[in-house]
Amino acid sequence: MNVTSQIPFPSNLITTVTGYYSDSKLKSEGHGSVFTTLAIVWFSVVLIGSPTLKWIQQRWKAWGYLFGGPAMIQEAFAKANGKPFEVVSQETRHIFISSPTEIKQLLSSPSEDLSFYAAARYLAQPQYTMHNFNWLDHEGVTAMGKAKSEGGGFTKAVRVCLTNNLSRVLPSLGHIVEKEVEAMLHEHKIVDGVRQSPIHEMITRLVVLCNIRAIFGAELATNETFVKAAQAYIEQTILGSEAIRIMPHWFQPVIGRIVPRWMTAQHVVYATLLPIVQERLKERELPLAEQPQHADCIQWVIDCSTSLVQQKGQSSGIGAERAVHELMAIWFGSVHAVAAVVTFAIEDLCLHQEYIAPLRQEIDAQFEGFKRAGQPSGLPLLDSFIKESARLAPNEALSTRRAALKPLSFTDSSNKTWHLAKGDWLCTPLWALNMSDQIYTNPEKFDGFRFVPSEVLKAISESSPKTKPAQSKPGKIYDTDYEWLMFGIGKQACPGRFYATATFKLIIATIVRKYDLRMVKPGVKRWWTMESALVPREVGIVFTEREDR
Ligand code: HEM
Repeated sequence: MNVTSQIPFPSNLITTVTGYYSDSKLKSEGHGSVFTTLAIVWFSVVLIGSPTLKWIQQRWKAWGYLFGGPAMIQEAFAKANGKPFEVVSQETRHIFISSPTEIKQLLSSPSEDLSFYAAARYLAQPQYTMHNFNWLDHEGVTAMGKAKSEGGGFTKAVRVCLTNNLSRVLPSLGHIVEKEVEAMLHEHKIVDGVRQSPIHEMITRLVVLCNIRAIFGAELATNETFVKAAQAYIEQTILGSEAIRIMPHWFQPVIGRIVPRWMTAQHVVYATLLPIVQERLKERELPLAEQPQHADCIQWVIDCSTSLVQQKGQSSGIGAERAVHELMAIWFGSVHAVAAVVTFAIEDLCLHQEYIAPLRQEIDAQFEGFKRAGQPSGLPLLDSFIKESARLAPNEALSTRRAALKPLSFTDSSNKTWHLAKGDWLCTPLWALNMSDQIYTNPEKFDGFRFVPSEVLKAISESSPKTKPAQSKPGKIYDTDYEWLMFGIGKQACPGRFYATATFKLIIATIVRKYDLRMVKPGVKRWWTMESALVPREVGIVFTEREDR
């Protein structure tokens, strides 16, 4: 990593030298330095030959990943013809696999070999950004190699408890969205006589409020100081971890101590959650009948971790600090991907207005029932529309990141052996697979009802822009299989996918039911890329209350 920082050095030097000195003598000295620099570069190229040039090219490409990662992955996927392929970022070597044979090998590798948590830890830098959370590289073992008895119940808290609570919480989330959209629309600026709403900012605020209500409970959802800090904590973590990671490895601990000084939101979130968790832990000492009931992740993280510890025959439950850290990690992963999916889907609704009528028909008939039942599988037309939007514009170009904790060997589908070095990352090329003509008919075309079961499509044939689904196999947005990797696959697949799906639908249906939507500039670019992520650009949308309601 330290060598990459040398790449811009000669050109920086040239700029500094020629730009700084003004009198002719010094200028000629300046030129002397330029010539010396060029001579050194030339000499090293001649002396060491093409390996140096190749190395410079490779490092240049690696830095290109920072703003062009998705395009590099697409290009390499197209050349690889289904075989494993490599894309090097400024930080690590990614090996991409896409065939079921290879993905099965990833799924069957123990976490001591291929670690989801080590990759996630490197990405988020929680020791600096999440109030000194030093999480586990693989279940039961800390990064330092010490055995740990606490923690580990948070996936169950999200996958089982949060999902089971949907029927109770969705009606409240519906009220929050309705009220907040109305309030926000009044605040947005009027430009050329039209009120224009910054859609990503607006959706992010809605997702933050819904998620706080569902994850931390009703009280914190109305605590504006906490709401602001919770959102800022995610944004500061994303920027702070990026600022640390782009530094050379040896410099990361130094910058890791400096950058968090302005990341104050993590301390507000931690300090707010800690006394609540401590109180909940105290309540567990009361007789069962006297213990208050709470339906939020704060409680479920405590309950699920305690039952896990009891199953293992250990006496103590989760500590307050660890519980808060786990809640901060859940919270960190819960907002931005959801906001990106909803933002892109709303934009697609503006761009493909022919879907509005059938979607409204479904929403009018089924939305209230969907909220009461809390079934993420409900509203099948809307499900397909959102899935198609996320297929063409996923929030991430890759999925299933795993860091190799030691050198590993695998065999590809044609029985050839390939290797991972310690520190390499194994991933799947999510976006490239979404665009593959081996999987999708007309993959470039937006087809909002592509994934709808044919019987559902037949029933709405009068208002539908299509009567036959483009895919032979229908599918749900929260599916996990070898071709649809948005939420990962296997035992580490996203436990929040059922909650996330219900929230996408809740926000979009609430908006579409009440407002007509139009994009201010339909041709604008909708995202920029940062490493492997697609980050929504701010796009203006005009909301007009429906007259035909
Ligand atoms: C669009 C929304 C979302 C997307 C695309 C998404 C995607 C993912 C992916 C790809 C993984 C890793 C899977 C793997 O590597 O195999 C993951 C893990 C995870 N996600 Fe999500 N996620 C979303 C929303 C959420 C939400 C709303 C929550 C919480 C409420 C959540 C909580 C988690 C957690 C806790 C993990 C780690 C699982 C573990 O430790 O095994 N996610 N997610």
